Amino acid sequence: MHNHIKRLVESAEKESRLIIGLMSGTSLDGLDIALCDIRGCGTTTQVKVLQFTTCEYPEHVKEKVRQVFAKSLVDLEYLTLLNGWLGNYHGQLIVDTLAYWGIANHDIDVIASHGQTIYHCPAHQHKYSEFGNGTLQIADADHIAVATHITTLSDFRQKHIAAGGEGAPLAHYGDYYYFSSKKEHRLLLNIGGIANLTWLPKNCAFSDVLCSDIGAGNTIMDAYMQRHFQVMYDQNGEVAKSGKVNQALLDSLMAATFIKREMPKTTGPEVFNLALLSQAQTNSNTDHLSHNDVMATLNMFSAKVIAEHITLLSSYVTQVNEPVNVYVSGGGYHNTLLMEKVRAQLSSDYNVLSSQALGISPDAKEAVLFAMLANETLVGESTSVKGESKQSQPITMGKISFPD
Ligand SMILES: Nc1ncnc2c1ncn2[C@@H]1O[C@H](COP(=O)(O)OP(=O)(O)OP(=O)(O)O)[C@@H](O)[C@H]1O
Ligand SMILES: CC(=O)N[C@H]1[C@@H]2OC[C@@H](O2)[C@@H](O)[C@@H]1O[C@H](C)C(=O)O
Repeated sequence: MHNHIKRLVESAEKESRLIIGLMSGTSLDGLDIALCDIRGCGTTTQVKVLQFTTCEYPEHVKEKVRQVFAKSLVDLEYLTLLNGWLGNYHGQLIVDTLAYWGIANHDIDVIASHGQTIYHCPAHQHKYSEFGNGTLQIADADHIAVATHITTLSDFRQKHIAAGGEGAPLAHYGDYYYFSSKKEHRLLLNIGGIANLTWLPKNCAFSDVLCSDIGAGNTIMDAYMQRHFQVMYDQNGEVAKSGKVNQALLDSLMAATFIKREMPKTTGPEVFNLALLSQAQTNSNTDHLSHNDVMATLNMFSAKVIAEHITLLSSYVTQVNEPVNVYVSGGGYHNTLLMEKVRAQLSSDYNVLSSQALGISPDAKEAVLFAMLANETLVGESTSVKGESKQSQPITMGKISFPD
């Protein structure tokens, strides 16, 4: 048996494993690195987040990714080069971070790398009728494995598509394993560039879980702030607070086809972007608005989409006049205005809290989810991931890259 396989088997047989989860999301803010100690698998999973950091991308890295991000036409030579370059760059960030934490790379069992999504195109979002769902994450994992000398699992979304899913969201696996409860109805809301939610009714089976993207979280607000205010995002919603919501523009944004689409569904910045805003402004004759009023309206748009989708779940589920705890993660949790508006639009049945209340910080949650997916691939019973409505066969996700 090859030594790398032997080492993987040893990792799988241990009582607990050290797994580094990596996430670099649609906001292009940086690489999230979560060092997790994981025990068990499936619904017996126990996770301790030992360390977490976000390595912010310097401007030149953001710029490199922006060259190809969510663009249907790109320079293929550039993309080919960026794939390996970014993998090596992520690898170097991990090496530096482990050194800073004082942890040796041979103590880590595996890295779980999400990669950088650069294009996401579920069938409903592209024009090629001969093709189905597609998604592309770069930052090649062989480069990460070689740079860190740590076996790396990556590219989790392709198996989901190959087995009939849309490649996203994948949150329902980890959310179900780790966050489902016998005592309370839970709703996990992640507000990243794109917002998604996972419904975990009390005492649920995997087949009861509903997980779906719902539309823009921060992505249009961020793009607008970058273009008109030269900053990455609207800190605490301050710019939006100083503006006034324009109802005509809000109605026009709410008319976006994806918003009305039934859950589960998935999307990305390929749809929720400044072009969508510009079209909505033209449709509603609101091109003259001040930047602050546009931001106020975009903030309200995200809040309304979130609140409407949460409320819509009541019609999917029978017992929802019982209280539901909504646990929020993602950078949008820090946008105080957005959170105020979400709370204001929900009935008193919903109690809005941070995911920290369940032991995982809002910033770390997605990286931890990928660590849990890698753990499943190592030690899970494949049946633990079956039951998704559109996908009856059990699957294991992620490809394995060895360090040499
Ligand atoms: N203090 C803050 N005030 C307002 N917004 C904030 C604050 N901190 C973070 N954000 C928002 O959170 C975003 C980053 O969120 P996050 O890292 O969860 O997104 P992501 O993981 O890149 O996206 P996705 O989950 O869609 O892949 C920032 O771009 C910004 O819009
Ligand atoms: C294609 C892709 O990278 N999608 C991300 C993105 O960020 C949020 C939302 O859009 C979600 O669908 C997904 O990430 C989370 C981690 C998921 O798969 O559950």
